[in-house]
Amino acid sequence: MICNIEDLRQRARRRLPRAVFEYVDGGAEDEYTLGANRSAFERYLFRARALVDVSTRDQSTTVLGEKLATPLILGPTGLAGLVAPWGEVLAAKAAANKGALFTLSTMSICTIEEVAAAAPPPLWFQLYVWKDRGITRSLVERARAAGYRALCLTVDVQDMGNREKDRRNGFIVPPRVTLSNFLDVLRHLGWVMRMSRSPRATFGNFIETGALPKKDAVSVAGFTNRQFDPSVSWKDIEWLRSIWSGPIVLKGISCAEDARLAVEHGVQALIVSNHGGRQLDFLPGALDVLPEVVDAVEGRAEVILDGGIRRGSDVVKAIALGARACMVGRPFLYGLAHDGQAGVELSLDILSKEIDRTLALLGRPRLADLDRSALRLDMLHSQSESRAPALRVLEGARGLPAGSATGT
Ligand SMILES: Cc1cc2nc3c(=O)[nH]c(=O)nc-3n(C[C@H](O)[C@H](O)[C@H](O)COP(=O)(O)O)c2cc1C
Ligand SMILES: CCCCC(=O)C(=O)O
Repeated sequence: MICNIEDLRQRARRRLPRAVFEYVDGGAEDEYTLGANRSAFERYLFRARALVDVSTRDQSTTVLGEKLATPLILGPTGLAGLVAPWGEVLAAKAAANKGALFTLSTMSICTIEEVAAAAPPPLWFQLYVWKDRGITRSLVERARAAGYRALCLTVDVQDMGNREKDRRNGFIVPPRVTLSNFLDVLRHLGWVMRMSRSPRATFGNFIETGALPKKDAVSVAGFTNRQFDPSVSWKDIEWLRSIWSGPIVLKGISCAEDARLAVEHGVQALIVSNHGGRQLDFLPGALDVLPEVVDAVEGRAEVILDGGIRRGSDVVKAIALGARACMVGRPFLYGLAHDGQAGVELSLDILSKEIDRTLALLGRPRLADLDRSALRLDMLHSQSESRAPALRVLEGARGLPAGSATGT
């Protein structure tokens, strides 16, 4: 039975070849930050009010003026089209059906145009700046022509994170059958059959540019480190402004100084994020950085929380701490692996139902009713005592180390 996002994760684990699952599920180095993204939510407890009329609940909101039925944004995820054929198109359609927002990664399998043709607006386009600024400019122009509403510049991939699982698995694009993954591929013939319906198994946006290697498969880190520009700095925001007239969103802010600089550079929204624990390990959990950023921004830009959302109550906590909405990555990819578009819709339904129930039980029927008084800030749990009892029991029963029940 699928009750929650962790159930979807277990389905994804079974359905995907090991290398694809670990690419999605894993993090950088010791995966401290991956775990901290989860444990940060366990540190915050609620402060509920009783006898409030909660018969009408409303979790709708706006993000950069776009009306959303639920405060959820599907984050940009490179290679989502390896999780299911046409993965990005399916996820974008699911988001539209559920009144959430979809962000297309520069590094997607489906192209900017394919996604825009299949899914109604609003869509955001996530940009990685390539050393070849001609390619970068053409991505931005294509996104504008296709009607994407905002440009989401990711600022935390100066060098690809050290994901040791990908290295051990020999994860390459396009994927290949080798001696070492042969048995695993055999066990996942369903995925192989499904992927035969995929339009391609490489980065769709670069087919015409000549940037993709002609014959060889590439490791994600090898390819991106050759192409992404590590010299990108604040002055490039001005350059982006000159080629993009819509809103600019910065993804990957993790301290007050950068939040202030972002506002000074006229950025309309910023995303507090550590890239889902896939980049710099030993950054704190995203939620733990949120109050500092919200306070620094002082309402001059919208703040979005990204990383570790696995429950609707997580979303409610982030909004109580000042986030406008939350971005999710792995939760919808697990759904995509489980059952394509229907699986993504299921992941969104699970989260929005949990948000709705949490709002009722908290005695705060609308998102606008949430503020820091919805949380027990006087009872912040320390990291060591933060494991929820149910998770400790689960781990104990399975003889697993602490953290494993949440994949941390
Ligand atoms: C498989 C995968 C691919 C990702 N690719 C990108 C990407 O291309 N661009 C980007 O800005 N972030 C990327 N991210 C990070 C997500 O946008 C998001 O920050 C992260 O998944 C949030 O954490 P969560 O998975 O716990 O929700 C990726 C994440 C995953 C899991
Ligand atoms: C596939 C290119 C890199 C995507 C990315 O940013 C990530 O895997 O986190």
